[in-house]
Amino acid sequence: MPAPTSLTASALHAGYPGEEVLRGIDLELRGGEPPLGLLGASGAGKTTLLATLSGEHRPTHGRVTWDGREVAKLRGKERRRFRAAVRFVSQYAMTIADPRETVRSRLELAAKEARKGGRTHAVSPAEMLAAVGLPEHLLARTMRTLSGGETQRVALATALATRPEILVLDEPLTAVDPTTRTQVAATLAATIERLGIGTLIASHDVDLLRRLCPRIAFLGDGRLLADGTLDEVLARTEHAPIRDLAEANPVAVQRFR
Ligand SMILES: Nc1ncnc2c1ncn2[C@@H]1O[C@H](COP(=O)(O)OP(=O)(O)OP(=O)(O)O)[C@@H](O)[C@H]1O
Repeated sequence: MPAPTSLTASALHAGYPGEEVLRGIDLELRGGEPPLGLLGASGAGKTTLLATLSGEHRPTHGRVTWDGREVAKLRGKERRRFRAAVRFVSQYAMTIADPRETVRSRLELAAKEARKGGRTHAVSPAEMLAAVGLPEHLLARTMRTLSGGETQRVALATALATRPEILVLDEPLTAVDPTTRTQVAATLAATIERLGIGTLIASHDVDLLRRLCPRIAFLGDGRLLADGTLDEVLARTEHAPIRDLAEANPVAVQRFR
């Protein structure tokens, strides 16, 4: 069996004109490993990091590599392979979906594109809906008829349908109510583990990250300030951004102590 794919950030800097957001990030995601959670205050740069890892935003210094190849330099067929293998589900993923399209055609199109990118083991649409806790009959519905939480879960199912090697999720279940979120987190975790997908999940939801991610990295001041279990990370109160988060979430933090 080939070694699991890795996606690596090395001394990564990225930002926007006049604003350096990431200032030296080292991180590795590998297929077959448990999901890594990413915590950080609003504006800390979580989305910027996820977009840069996924090749959607260019680093200013340092690099992102996919199995040793620099992502910013991938072209043509290699770039298509990368885009099929490393899937980014943004907070706004489905705002670009055609509202008249059915859920089935959305999932089938994703799987077809993935096959063009060399992913031959796409998963059936019904199976992927089940993985995000949605019933099969939703396949016949058009995107415009879905609730916010259903839309968000279809975005996740669309990424899973391509059976990626690496999944990069930005606030994946914010539009889903807390009870459903807990159930979906469990099925999602099982699917990610079964398919061996290396996953990075950025969220403000401490509870969700605790459920999904045995390891958490904390982004603050442009760097990864701490990494470990949730408890280990939240104990690093010498870092002001971690102290602020722990103080702002006393119930969530306490529940898991
Ligand atoms: N396209 C852009 N142009 C200029 N600045 C941007 C752009 N996108 C993000 N920023 C800025 O970069 C910083 C980091 O933003 P980012 O969205 O990565 O943070 P975040 O941790 O994901 O925040 P949140 O948790 O609120 O989603 C913020 O100060 C933001 O205003």
